[in-house]
Parts: sequence; C-alpha cells; structure tokens
Amino acid sequence: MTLSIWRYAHLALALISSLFLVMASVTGAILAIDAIQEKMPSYRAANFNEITVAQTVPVLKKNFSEISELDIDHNGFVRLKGFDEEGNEVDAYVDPATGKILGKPIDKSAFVEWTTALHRSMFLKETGRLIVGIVSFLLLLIAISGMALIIQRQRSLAKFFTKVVKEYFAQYYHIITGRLILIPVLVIALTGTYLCMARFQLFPEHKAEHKEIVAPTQDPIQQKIEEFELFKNTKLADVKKIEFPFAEDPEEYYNLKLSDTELIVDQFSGNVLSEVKYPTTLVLENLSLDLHTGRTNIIWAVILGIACLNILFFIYSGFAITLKRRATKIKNKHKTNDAEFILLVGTENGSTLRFANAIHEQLIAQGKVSYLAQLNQYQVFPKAKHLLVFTSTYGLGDPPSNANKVWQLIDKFPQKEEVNFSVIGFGSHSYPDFCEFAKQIDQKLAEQAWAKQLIKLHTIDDKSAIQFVQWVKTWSEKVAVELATTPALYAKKPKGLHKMMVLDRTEVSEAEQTFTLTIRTPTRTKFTSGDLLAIYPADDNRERLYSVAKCQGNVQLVVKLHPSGLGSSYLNDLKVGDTFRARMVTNESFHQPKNKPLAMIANGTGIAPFLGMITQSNKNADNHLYVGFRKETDIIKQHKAFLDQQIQNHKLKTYQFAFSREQNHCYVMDLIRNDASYLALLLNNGGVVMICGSLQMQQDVEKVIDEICMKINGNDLAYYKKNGQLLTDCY
Ligand SMILES: Cc1cc2nc3c(=O)[nH]c(=O)nc-3n(C[C@H](O)[C@H](O)[C@H](O)COP(=O)(O)O)c2cc1C
Repeated sequence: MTLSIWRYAHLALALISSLFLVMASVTGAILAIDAIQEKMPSYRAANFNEITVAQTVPVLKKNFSEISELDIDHNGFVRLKGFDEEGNEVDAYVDPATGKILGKPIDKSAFVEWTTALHRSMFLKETGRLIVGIVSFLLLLIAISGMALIIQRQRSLAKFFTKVVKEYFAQYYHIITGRLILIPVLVIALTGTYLCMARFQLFPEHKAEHKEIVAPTQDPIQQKIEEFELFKNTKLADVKKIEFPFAEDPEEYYNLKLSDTELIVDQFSGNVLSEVKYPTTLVLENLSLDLHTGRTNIIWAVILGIACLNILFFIYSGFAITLKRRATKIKNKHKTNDAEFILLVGTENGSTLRFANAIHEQLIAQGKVSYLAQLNQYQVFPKAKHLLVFTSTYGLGDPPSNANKVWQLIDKFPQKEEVNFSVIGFGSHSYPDFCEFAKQIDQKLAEQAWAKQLIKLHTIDDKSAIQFVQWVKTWSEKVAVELATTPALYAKKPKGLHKMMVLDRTEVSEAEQTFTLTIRTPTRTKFTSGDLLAIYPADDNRERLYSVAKCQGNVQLVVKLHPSGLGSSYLNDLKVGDTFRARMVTNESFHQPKNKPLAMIANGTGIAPFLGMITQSNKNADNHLYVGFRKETDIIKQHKAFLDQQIQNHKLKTYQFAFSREQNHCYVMDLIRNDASYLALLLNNGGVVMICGSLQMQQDVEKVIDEICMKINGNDLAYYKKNGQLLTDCY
C-alpha cells in the first residue's frame, strides 16, 4: 500500500512538473557550462588565499590615485573601480599582491543573458519566478519520494547503495543514476526553492543598519594601514566588498562587507566603529546562490551540469517505466458472472499480465468463457469452475499493488460452488523471499472450503517462458484444454527489428525445393557470414533463424521450402522489392577462423554461409569445400560457376559435390572418406573443420572424421573439438 502511495506521488509530481523541469534542466546545464567557462581566463592571484586586506590596500593605494571600491567575486577575482595616476577611470581585475591590471570584466553574452532569464522566470517576470520556485519545490518532493521508493525497493536505508536487480534498461538506470545524483538534485531543488522564497520576501528584511557614528572632534593622525589590526586579521578571500573612504575626511570610512558581517572602519586609526551581523536568512540566501549556480567551485559546477542532464534522463526513463507498466491492457469479451475460467493477476510492472493474457486469449479462441481481472477485483464468480491466480511478489514477500486487498476479499466473498484453483507464482531468486506472496495465496485458497487445488503451486523464476510452459502442460492436461507449449509464444516480444528489403531471388528448384534470397540490410547493420537472420513470420514471438552469407555487403540466404513451414513459406512469399522486419543475431561460434586451413562441410542449404565466407576470404586462402545435394539442379550449376570463379580468384583451393540421387550416387561422408589423409593432416596442423546443414549429416560426418582422426592421428574428434577446431551450425 505504502509502495503505491509513494509511487503515485512520485509519478503525479513528475507529470505536473516535467515540461518545466525539461526547460529548467536544459537551461541549467547551459548555465553550468557558463559557470565553468567563466573561470577559464583566470584573474585569480596565485596566492590569493594567503593575502590579507592589510597587504593589498596599501599596494593598491600606491598604484591608483583613487579607489572607490574593491569587489571580490565568487571566483576569487579582485575587481577595482577608481582612477589611475593619469586620472583615467579604471574598472578592471587587478592582482591584489602587485596592483597590476590583469584584465577587463566581460559582459555576459546575449545568449547567456537570455538563458538566465528563461531559467529564472521564463520571461514571465514575477509569475514566472513563482512557477520556477514551485517547480523547484516539486523537484524536491520528487527527489524525496524517489528516495523513499529506493529505500523500500532495497528494503532498508542501510542497503540504499547495495546491488540493484536489473529488470530492464530504463528501470535499472533510473535507480542507479538516481542514487548517484540524489544529493546534487536535492541541493538544486532545495536552494532553488529557498531563492524563490527569499525573492518573494517570505523572510524578514535583512538590511545592515549601523548605529550613528560620532566623528572625532580633533584632527586625526593617519596610522599605517599595514598596521590596522582588523585588516591584518582579515583574508581577502573572506571579503565580498570594500568601499573606500571618498576623501581624507574623518566622516568618511572604510565599509568592509564579509560573508556574514558588515564593518565600518576608521580610515585613520583602523578602529572598528560599527559592526553589524547579517541575519541568517541573508547568509543562507548567498549560500543557496553559490550552491545553486556552482559559481564558487568549478567541480561543483560540473556536478550541477551533470545533474541537470540527468534530470532529463530521469524524465525519459520514468515515463518509459510508466508506459511499460501500462502496456498490457485487459480485454474481456465475457461478463464476470458468466465466466467459467477466472484468471486473476497480481502484477506491479505488467509482465505477469502478459503471461495471463496469453492463456486468456487462447481460452477465448477455443470458445471457452474466460474472464481476466486484477486480484483486487476478486468477488463471487457464480459460474466459475477454474480459478487461475498469476501473481508476482514484491518487498518482503508482499503482494504487488493491484493485489493488496485480496486477503480480505477472499474472506468476504466465499464462492458458492466448488472451484478448481491453480496458483502460478512469478518471482526472482535474486530476492530472498522467492514467490512468497504466491505461496501465501496458494495456502489461503487451499484453506477455503469451496476451493480444490487442481495442481500444486508452480513458481517461475525471472519470467522464464520455459518454466511457464511446464505449468501450461500440466494444467492443460488436467483440464483437457489444448494450450500452446512453445516457450517462444510466452516470451517477450523481440526488440531491435530492422526493415530489410529483398533485392533478388531465385525460383524454387524442383528437385531440391530450395531458393536463394538476396536481402539488403540497413546501412549500420554489422554482420558476417555465419551469423543468423531472425525473422518473425507470424508477427508474434515465434522466431525463425537462417544462417547467412555476406555477399557484396548484402545478406544471402539459401532456403529450403517446407510445405507447411512457417518461416520458409513466409520468405517464399516475398517478391523483389518487398520489405520485412527482422534482426541479425551474431553467431560468434560459427565465424570463419582467420588465416587457418579450412574444410567447409555442408549439405543442402547449409552451403549458404560458406559461399559468403569464401567471398570474404583473403587471397590464397587454404579453403576446401565439400557439399552434399540430392540432384544437380540449375541452382547447383550456378553454385559451381560461382565456385570456379572463386578458385580463379585464389579464394578457394578445391570444392567437391556429392549427389545422392544421381547416377553413381554418393554422400558428403564419401567425399570425406576419400580425403581422409588430407583432413587428418589439416586437423593435425591446427586447421579447422566447419559443418553446416542437417543434424543427421552432422552426426554422420562427425562419426567419419572421428574414425579418421583415431586411425591416422591417434586422437579422437573430441580432442580437436576441445581445441576449437570443429565449428558447427546445424539444425
Ligand atoms: C523491487 C522489487 C522487489 C521484488 N521482490 C521480490 C521478492 O521478494 N520475491 C520474489 O520472488 N521476487 C521479487 N521480485 C521480482 C518480481 O516478482 C518478478 O520480477 C516478477 O516477474 C515481476 O512481475 P510483474 O512485472 O508482473 O510485477 C521483486 C522485484 C522488484 C523490482
């Protein structure tokens, strides 16, 4: 319950403030860069932190005929306003130790001025400042509620920085970066709020009011400024501003502004005539400004800039998490009161609902009256015969937020007739209380007089479709309902699909029932021969993989058409110019080894990756190809012509074809037996054998090679396999 309160608060606050936060973060990052840049031409004296007021004032007085004020800014730059010896007006950064002019103050660029105005008030004057202040406060609340969520997720404050279980990119990095950048974000939000409150004078006025000072009646004697006690004890680094006396008049004084005090100092004696402490609110306002802008410290300015960019990432990842939670919608065709199959789901992030939905849809498709709802919607189901509970676990074996009331509801609504129930728990072994809530609910249901446990509790670790299928098999057998048992159907939808286009294709050869496709991939797709093309012919989770050849940058497939084959029929329906969505899967274990003698063995469509590997080979490569087909068709004649060309190009040494249904029929194993001594030598010399094609052929070939190796080399094939000299990709 508390989890959802924090979560809804966190989300609601983010929703309200996100647009303003985007503006404030982008402009904040730009201003952080400006704060860093501002410190680049350094006008700060080398030993600035050591210099006292007593050291600098006499030096400056010697160099300038008149000084009106000295400003020491947050960078430690000393800015002098006055006149030089020639009577020219001076407004420049000076070296406080030597009095040398170091540079002229530069006005902020129009862009920085514009960004500052946008950041502070969105060009809406006081209204804008108020909005920005409120957004700062909302950011503070978002950071606090986010912190509460992390503490709950990690189960205690002490475990705040312990390992986070990675579920998916947005969730993982939302938390990881959230923890790292929490302090700067809290500081930005808190100081922004404070500055807004100070701006709207929500604190008492903070003017420094000095008591009336009575000037001495006698003519004063000028003491050495170097000897002024206060000046000797005050470092320039602690001073904000010094206003100099206008003339040698006893009624003119030094006015020294420090970070928390303002002092009036007699210009002749150096005595402190009046001292006023600033109120804490003003000190806090200055501190807030320093912390909010990063103007005093370059490292802090960098951290603030990163924090601003990170707020943008929080907004993106936060909304990605929310959208994911809402992605799976419940659709019901039948009413609660009519349903025979009741499927109840306990889910926090929606993944359990995906599994339940897959079962619900299959039941409906088979004409069953199924009803899918959240666990918190538990009630009396008058016609229910089967109750299926799919639920995840959170916190310390707690229910997900849409199942937190089910306990009371089960007590409140006993079913009128006997109902068979089955509980499927979704959890993760990364947490100590694995599927604890599912276990509790299974027990609770078992205690109900009306409930009959049809099968034992099934638990699913980390959304495993394979484990889920085990429950599907057991339950569907008991209930005599046919449900799909292919794990891919229940697995997550594939991601990262790209648009591909058919560039060329051949007709299906009559004898072999094979055809070739040439496919253009998006320019940035990286792949090589031996990798796999994954297609999704039914636009669902069912995936079909094909070994590819890379020819002139394009994918080349050799496909065998199976009359009711999902993948091959889909590919066969594609015409030149058609596009479809697919992805490349790297198949590292079947990449061509570099600079090694290579025997490539295939049957049928298994030739495809080898055609690409030969094209991609270096000149004089020691490549040998052995392929078995049924008959010599036109496609095979084309392969022959292609391979002859590769021999001429010195990319292939030899090739041999075996035809099992021609006169003098032979198999690829016969070719290998004939070349026994060569293959034994190849393996002995560190060469590699690659096999691609049917699993049956692989078994037969491996058996023959094993015999050869034992006989000639005295080692079995397992020895070479261990050395990585046998690579296979068979199906
Ligand atoms: C913060 C958090 C706490 C979790 N606590 C537990 C737990 O105590 N026991 C458990 O078995 N699984 C736990 N899990 C794992 C989830 O139950 C599991 O990932 C489940 O498949 C999520 O399903 P859902 O997406 O439908 O909510 C936790 C996951 C998260 C993110």
